[in-house]
Amino acid sequence: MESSVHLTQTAEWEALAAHHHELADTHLRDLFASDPDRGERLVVEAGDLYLDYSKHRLTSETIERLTDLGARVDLLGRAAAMMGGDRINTTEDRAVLHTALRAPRDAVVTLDGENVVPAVHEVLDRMRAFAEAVRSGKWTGYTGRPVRTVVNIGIGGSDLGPAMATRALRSYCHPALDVRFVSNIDGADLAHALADLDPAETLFIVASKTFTTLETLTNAASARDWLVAALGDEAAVAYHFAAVSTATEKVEAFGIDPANMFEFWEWVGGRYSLPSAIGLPLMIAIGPERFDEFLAGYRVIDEHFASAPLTENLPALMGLIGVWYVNLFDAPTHAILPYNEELVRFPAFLQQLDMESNGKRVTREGEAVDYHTGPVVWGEPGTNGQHAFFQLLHQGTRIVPCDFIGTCRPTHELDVHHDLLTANLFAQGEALAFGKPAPAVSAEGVPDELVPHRAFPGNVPSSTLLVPQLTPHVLGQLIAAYEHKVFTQGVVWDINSFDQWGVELGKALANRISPELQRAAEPELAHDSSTNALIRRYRRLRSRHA
Ligand SMILES: O=P(O)(O)OC[C@H]1O[C@H](O)[C@H](O)[C@@H](O)[C@@H]1O
Repeated sequence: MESSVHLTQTAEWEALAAHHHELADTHLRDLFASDPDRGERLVVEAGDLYLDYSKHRLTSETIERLTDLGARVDLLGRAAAMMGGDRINTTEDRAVLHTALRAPRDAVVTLDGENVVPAVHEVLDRMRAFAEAVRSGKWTGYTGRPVRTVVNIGIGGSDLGPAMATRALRSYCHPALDVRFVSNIDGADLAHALADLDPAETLFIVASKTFTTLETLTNAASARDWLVAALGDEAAVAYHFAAVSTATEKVEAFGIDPANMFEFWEWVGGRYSLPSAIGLPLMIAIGPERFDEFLAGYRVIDEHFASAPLTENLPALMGLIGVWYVNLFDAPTHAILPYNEELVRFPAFLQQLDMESNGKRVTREGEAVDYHTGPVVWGEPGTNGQHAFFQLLHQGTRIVPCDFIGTCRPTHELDVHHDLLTANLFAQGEALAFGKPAPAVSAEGVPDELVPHRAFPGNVPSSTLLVPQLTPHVLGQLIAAYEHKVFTQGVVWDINSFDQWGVELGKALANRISPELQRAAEPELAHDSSTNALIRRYRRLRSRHA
């Protein structure tokens, strides 16, 4: 789309808005009644992913309108530009090549005249050797003992991906290796993680793209102090610290042996960095072969997204259907509901992926948008969410589109549990869509005055993503599907999904306030009265002896 053309002024947008006007009040009950086979037709498959989008408030015509819009903004052309190394992150003048991280060894992805794939595989090979050495016990610490615990120190994209995936794949993890994640600058995080550890058997991975992040450097420095104090020698650091970063000099300056540094590149966004060296703790946990399967899973969906027509393109449809709700139904949030306890961190991972990418208010050209962009993403695994916030989904006043994620085979032996879990997943999608109208409630003998309280309006839209089993290969596919969904929405909204300037202001202000908290003197009255009063109160009460 030419930048001078405003999204909401395109003919495709107007057609979509007119179509919404006609369809907005139609109930899913009626959509199913008039189109009984839609549950078999409004589905799309890609690799192992099966997406049922029939429980959305749409028809085949909606899909046509949405994919027309996708064509108008040249979605697949823009995907090709991203995967081909164009500098689509214009505000940082960077290419966006996370898809090259899972490209096969013989692929060619050119950036500034150079093929980046050999460097990707060189790092992967080094990671494999390192992971094998740690897993087999060949890698020994300063006192000659093998590693029993790996502690990843990182935050944001350098934490959420590996932490989510290591948790998701815990049934594939090395039984004798504990892999932990420390992210928060709150000392409680590090202190608790180290409390039961023996420094002689602990390996730290300091993960930071920039190697400037306050939280990570503070945690890494405290971890180093802890180690050196226990082992009595600075030289021990080289045996117990590895780093993952794009900033070689800063890693060396910290004292980590460059031989234990695993590189990635500025063209990998933090929230897209899990398949890079940022995945090292995951590779150590599940082993290099499983990690290869994980990368191969991403690749299946990358290839699908790049080539499938929009009407059969699973991530594109996820993104376009999301646009339908954000912009036409004014839905402010989007719920991620995995019916799989192993995916407990998946909503948090998707929060960064989606909200840091698409929480933007100006177009690529810097003009204010006159439409909503990224929704608030939130969620919890089922069935726990059912007993907490589903009340609002069923009977609240807001429309919350939901993604149900289900697995057909469990990664444990308790099959009975799994059938009950899945029954709940299917039941929730059904209940949300169809509800229970007042006459049906009355017919059950419910007293009249209780009928409004006990009726379910239904018409709450949901996707069901059903996969065979939560394997490394399937997890890679799931993540790639969401990455490309987020990309799709960013293209439609004409925003830069790959910068994150919105996180900078708070960091700068924290740097200013931090020395003020330690000074005994009154805070300079440089802040507003609220911040000044909070600083004063904190300083008065922070003393342990107060
Ligand atoms: O990997 P790092 O450079 O330490 O960055 C860690 C995180 O912090 C930043 O503030 C960004 O908002 C995130 O996108 C990033 O993932």
